[in-house]
Amino acid sequence: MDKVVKIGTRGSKLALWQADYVAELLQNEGVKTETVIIETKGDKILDKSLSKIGSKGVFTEELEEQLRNGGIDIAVHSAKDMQATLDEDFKLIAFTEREQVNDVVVSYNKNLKINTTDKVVLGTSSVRRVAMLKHYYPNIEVVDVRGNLQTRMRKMEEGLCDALVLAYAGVHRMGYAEHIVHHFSLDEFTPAAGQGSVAIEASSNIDPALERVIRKAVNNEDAEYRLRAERGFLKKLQGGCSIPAFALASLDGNELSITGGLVKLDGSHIIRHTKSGDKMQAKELGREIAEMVLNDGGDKILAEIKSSK
Ligand SMILES: NCc1[nH]cc(CCC(=O)O)c1CC(=O)O
Repeated sequence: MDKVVKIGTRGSKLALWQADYVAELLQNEGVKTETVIIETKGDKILDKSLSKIGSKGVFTEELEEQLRNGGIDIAVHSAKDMQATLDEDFKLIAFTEREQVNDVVVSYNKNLKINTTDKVVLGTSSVRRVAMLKHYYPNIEVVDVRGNLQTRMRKMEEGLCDALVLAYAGVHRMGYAEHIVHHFSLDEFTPAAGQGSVAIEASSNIDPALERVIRKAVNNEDAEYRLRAERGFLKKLQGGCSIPAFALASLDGNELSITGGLVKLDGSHIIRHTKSGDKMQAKELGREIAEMVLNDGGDKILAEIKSSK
């Protein structure tokens, strides 16, 4: 194919890593690429918490504008930053192979211990992580730390907190894995839907031949089934990264198992359900898990969050 595929990405180091990764996968299949860096609201507004800026499209709107007007052919995103419901003009056409999905604690203090007794100040800006910490580790104090990974590491170094809770994926990609002092277990700290995977967004009327080429080069089928399930869950909850929801699907042959839930902002209650079925029903399984969570008190948790904004 002679076409040069224009890849749109945010400008943070993690976003550029992801765009380079996708460019490499495409180049391995003989596709020429060009990277276009686009700044988003989420990158510009650093003094407000994400839940206050709004859940929809904080990191995606400007990229979609360029998809719409042809400035780029595809947009590369952290899958977990993608809102659950896309405008009908756009679709996700591929997901990369997934990195380890768990959350970790990173600190410059090698001796830092995460347990249910020691007083530690942890930095995060994720409502899911704050609520999870309150639930499982009431001894831990949480402070809000925003910004890209490099900024957060600097704030920690300046003493704002003892350690940070981050996705292993980003920590590993940015070369900070040596500072990991704790891995949260997936049974307790279920990650956010999509954590660890990179999603490719395109215009709904992308040339089908181009879509096939991109899928062949980039898409990981296992990741796709898992992500479809997790995003089905999130869509039913009508949530983005501003609600304390979590979901993780796994695959064993054709059997897909998904765990999803919600945790109350103050940590006082956590709802979690698991269901398995055929991977062809991924999205429906995600939706069913969401229904189970809503019926089990999740609806109240969400209503409470809405009324507190
Ligand atoms: N919301 C920010 C964000 N989006 C994706 C990642 C990490 C990489 C990933 O999970 O794919 C991070 C940082 C973090 O949560 O620690």
